[in-house]
Amino acid sequence: MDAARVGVITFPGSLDDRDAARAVRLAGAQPVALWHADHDLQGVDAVVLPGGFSYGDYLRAGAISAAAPIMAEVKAGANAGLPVLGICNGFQVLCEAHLLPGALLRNVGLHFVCRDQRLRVDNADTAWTSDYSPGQEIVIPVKNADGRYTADDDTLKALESEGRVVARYLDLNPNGSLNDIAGITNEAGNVVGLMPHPEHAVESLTGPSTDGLGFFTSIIKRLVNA
Ligand SMILES: NC(=O)CC[C@H](N)C(=O)O
Repeated sequence: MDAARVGVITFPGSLDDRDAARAVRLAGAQPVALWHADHDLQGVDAVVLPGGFSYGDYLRAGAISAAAPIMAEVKAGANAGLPVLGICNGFQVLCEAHLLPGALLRNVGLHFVCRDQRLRVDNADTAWTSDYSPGQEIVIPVKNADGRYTADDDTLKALESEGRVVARYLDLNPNGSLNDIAGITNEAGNVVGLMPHPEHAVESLTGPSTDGLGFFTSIIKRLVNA
């Protein structure tokens, strides 16, 4: 089979699109550059919304990007089962686009927090986490100002009872996220939002570990076996 094609969307102000594309390539797939103003996904097999400060984080982080032309295609695709991963600012966009529930608020300390973070992968059944084992502990960087996951009580209960918390912060919670939530998935398990950055932990030369590569190898195995 030809290499899986994974789209990486660049919005004005995206920061980590090149690292995401590099992670896709290292994992064995072909990255496809997509632009926020595009009206089609070029037939990609999966989509990554990268980190950064899309549209300068104006209004709220991710709010303007959620209305970008390409997001109409991402929404239609996600609702039809297309695997979508939102990393940090991408997670913020997915919440603003209502592809994931809840919201990401300003960190409790009101500071931008940048450090290597220990996480536990609590759900290894999603399209993006199947290469991990349930409960696996990993270390990848976290770097954001608006990372405090919040949701109303009913949503939180549903996320917990349905096992939709994908990853949790271990040690110190960096931002005050409810239930130490670092990442969640939608009901179908094809859309995942993650606040820390797996694409910055794919090579030992430049990252704190290679623990992040699993998000990208997971999706590629899923696509190849589909
Ligand atoms: N690293 C990022 O993607 C930053 C996300 C976001 N703009 C924030 O500061 O919260």
